[in-house]
Order: sequence, then structure tokens, then C-alpha cells
Amino acid sequence: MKDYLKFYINGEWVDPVEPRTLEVENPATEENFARISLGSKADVDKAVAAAKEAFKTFSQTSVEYRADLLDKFVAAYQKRMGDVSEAITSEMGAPKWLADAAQATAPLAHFTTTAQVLREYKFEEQRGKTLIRKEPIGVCGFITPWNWPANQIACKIAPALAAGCTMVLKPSEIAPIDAMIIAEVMHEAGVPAGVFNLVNGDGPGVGQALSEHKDVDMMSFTGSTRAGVLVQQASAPTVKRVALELGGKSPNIVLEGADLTKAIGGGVMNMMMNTGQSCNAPSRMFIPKSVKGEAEQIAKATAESVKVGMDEKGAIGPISNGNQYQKVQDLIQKGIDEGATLLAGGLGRPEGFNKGYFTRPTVFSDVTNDMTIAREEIFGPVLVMIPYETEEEAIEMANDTEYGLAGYVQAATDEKAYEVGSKIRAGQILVNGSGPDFSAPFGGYKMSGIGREWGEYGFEEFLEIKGITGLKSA
Ligand SMILES: NC(=O)c1ccc[n+]([C@@H]2O[C@H](COP(=O)([O-])OP(=O)(O)OC[C@H]3O[C@@H](n4cnc5c(N)ncnc54)[C@H](O)[C@@H]3O)[C@@H](O)[C@H]2O)c1
Repeated sequence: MKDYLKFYINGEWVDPVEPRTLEVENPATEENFARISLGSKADVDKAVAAAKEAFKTFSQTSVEYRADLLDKFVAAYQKRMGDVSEAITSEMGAPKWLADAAQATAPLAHFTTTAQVLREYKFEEQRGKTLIRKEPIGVCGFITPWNWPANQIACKIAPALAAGCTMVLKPSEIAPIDAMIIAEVMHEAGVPAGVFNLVNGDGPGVGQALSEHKDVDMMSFTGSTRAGVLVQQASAPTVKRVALELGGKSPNIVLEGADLTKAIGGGVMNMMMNTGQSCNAPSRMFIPKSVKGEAEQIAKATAESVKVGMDEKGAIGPISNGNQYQKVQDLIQKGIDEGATLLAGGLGRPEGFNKGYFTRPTVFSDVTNDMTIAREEIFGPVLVMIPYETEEEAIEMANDTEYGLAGYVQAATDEKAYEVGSKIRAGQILVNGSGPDFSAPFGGYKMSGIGREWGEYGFEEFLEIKGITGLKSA
């Protein structure tokens, strides 16, 4: 058992005000491997005070200075990427190949993209006699989840640093260790004392205290819609800006004429990636009734080819914690009870596993858009296939959801995919199997969130806009 009991406040590792600990479990072994401290309002007060003081000077630093700081972070992070990858594998169960290839490398992409945005950004603009200035918003509170832990932290701290904001991070208590390493990297990179602070804890304790704090100017939250609403409610009395990146139930429309092997096979693999624990997972696949039989065969064969385990390249790991495992099992049962056809996978662990929260890659067909498994975010390796008659019907069902984070379209041509994609009410559309673009805006319509992350749009969330009017020199 390794102890990570201190918090990072004002450039130092300090003890919590009241000692209270929580053990962190490895979901692949169900064994506890680390201990963290659970903070309180008193720790949040200390961290926010440090951030408020640091804002006085950090907000006045030059663009060159901050861009240089981001570059220094990248250099320092590269040396610790192996440690971050190992931490993520232990705390949330990403197999080594995935932790190395994506989970731990994503922060590099966010920091390098943001440094470029910062170097090119126009902070001042003259319109007639008015000067429009963009200024850092102030002290930011960050609350992050366990599914892409380092990525979610990076897409908040990189733009906040770039803008000249100061911050207090509360990482997920389920996956907190990568965040402790990131704090060490911030220190190593020379981020000034008080600019970045970390307090571990749970939502009702530290998360709530941060959200309602009068000296926090902005909350940026990533996690469930349930907790996001609580953050917004707690933030309301102090009228702070709130950015929310929440859940999703993203449609993947396969159009007639698309290459079925690629579209269906790719869609299943994309769903299973990170054990289905991605907010933008393509979890509802819409298939033309005319090709239903063939599509089902491809989906079944692909799901059955997905390896489960920690060692093999391409394999999927366990669900990241016991509560989530049970939730996924309950929803699989619900799908069976509501009459969907189970094409692959199902209840229980895959063959050969008797511990760890490993789950069978599961595909349901004959799903209707009103079934629970088509409406609720499952956050596990479970795909639902929904047959449709006409393109209009597919688009209507795709939009018949309370969520709007992402959408996917597979078509014979990019033009057709663009046409259908532009009718989906969601913040990001990925067409014909395309991968992520770290400079494209990422965020949700409807109950998937408020605001955007990544690239220039993510950076602008951290800016206030000021108009200085009546300038005689203009
Ligand atoms: N849209 C996105 O960019 C995005 C990215 C990743 C995950 N997610 C969503 O996150 C969810 C899974 O993550 P999770 O289970 O860690 O979510 P969660 O909401 O349970 O927890 C997320 C964070 O919120 C904190 N929290 C919980 N209750 C709180 C409260 N009352 N006040 C303040 N903070 C509170 C937790 O401690 C944790 O740090 C999924 O719904 C997923 O779709 C969204």
C-alpha cells in the first residue's frame, strides 16, 4: 500500500487540516493499492486563498512567459509519462497498451495544442473608439472524473494556465494518483506557488465546498449529469461561471451505401474502447432494416473478437469500480427483460475471470429507442443496435435523447455524412471512422453540458471580455 496523503497547496505538499483517509482499489485485482486523504472545507479554503493571492501576479504575466511554461510542462511531463500510465492502469484499469498509447499521452496533445493557440491568440481588438480586451477569469475550481483521468485534468489546466488563471483541482477520488503525479510535474515545470493547487476528496465534501466558494470565479466540471447539476446549483448563489462536460448517449448512424464491414466493425470497436467508459462513446448504432441481418453478423463477430484482460494489445480492461460494474450488469439485465435480442456477451464476467470487474463485450439488437438501454448512459462495453426504415427516421431517433455530446455518421461519401451530421444536435460529429482532433471544440448540447473544451474554444472559456470605450486615440 502506497500513501499519497498530502495536498499540493501554494507550491508545497502539506498535510490535510483533518486526517481522514480513503483506500484506492485496483479494479483488475479488487485489491487496494494506495491511500489518499479526503479533504474538507478547511483545505479548500487554504487552496483557494493561495490561488487568489497568486492570481494577482500570474494574471499579469506575458503571453511568452505562459507559453514557455506550457512548453516546460510538456518537457517535464514526458519524463513522467511512464509513471502516469502506470498509475492510470492501477487506479482505473486501463490495460498497459491503452494507458501508454492514449490515456497518458492525451495531456501532451492538450498542452501542445494550447501553447499554439496561446501564441496566436488576439487578446485585444479595436472597434471604433472601443478597445475589446480578453482577460483571465480568475480563480478556477476543477472537478474531474475517473474514466480518462489525466486527459480530463489536462483539458482544464492547460487552457487555464495559458489564460493566466489560477486553480484548485479536485480529481476523482476513484482515480486520484495520476493527478498527484501531474501536480509534481507542475512543480517541476516551475509553475509559480499558488497557481496550481490540488485537494483530494469526495464530491459532497471538497467538490461542494469548491463549487460554493465565494472566491472561486469559475467552476469547470467533468462527470455525470447528476453531479454536474449539483455543482451548478452550489455555484449559483455566487454567480460564478460554470462549464459542464457531462454524460452522453451518442448516436452512430450507418447509412445505406456505407461500407458495412468498416462501419459496423469500426462502430463496435469504438464502442468497446476504454471498456465503453467514454462520455462520447457511439453507444446507439442505427442500422438500415434492409441490411439488418448482415449488420448483426458483423457486430456479433466483432464483439466476440474483442479480447478482455490486462496484457494483450487491443484488449479491454475491467470496469473501473465495483459500483459501476453493478450498474452495467443491471442495465444488461434490463435490456434482456425489456425484450432486446442479445447478440453477443451478456451477464457476468467473461470466461476465465473470477475476480476484477471484467465485463463481457455485449451487443443488443432489435432495440427500440424507448428502451432503457437506449435512453440511459450505460458507461460500459454495451452497444445497442436500433433498426430504421428511412434516413429521416434515423435522424429523428438520433435526436430523441436528452443528451447531445457527440454523433457519428457512416456514409458512402463525406458529403452525405456531412449532410446528415449537420442535422444531429450534438457538439461534435465524427464521420466515416475519423479519430479525435485535439483542436476541434468538444462539448455538449442539451443535458451533455455547457461550454466547450479543447483548442481555441476551450481556451476562450477561461477569458472574461472587457470593453474600454471612448478612447480618443482610436
Ligand atoms: N462530457 C465529457 O467530457 C465527459 C468526460 C468524461 C466523463 N464524463 C461523464 O462522467 C461520468 C462518469 O464519471 P464519474 O462516475 O466519475 O462521475 P461523477 O459525477 O460521479 O464524478 C465526477 C466527479 O464529480 C465529483 N462529484 C460527485 N458528486 C459531487 C457533488 N455533489 N459536488 C461536486 N462534485 C461532485 C466526484 O468526486 C468526481 O470527482 C459519466 O456520466 C461520463 O459520461 C463526461
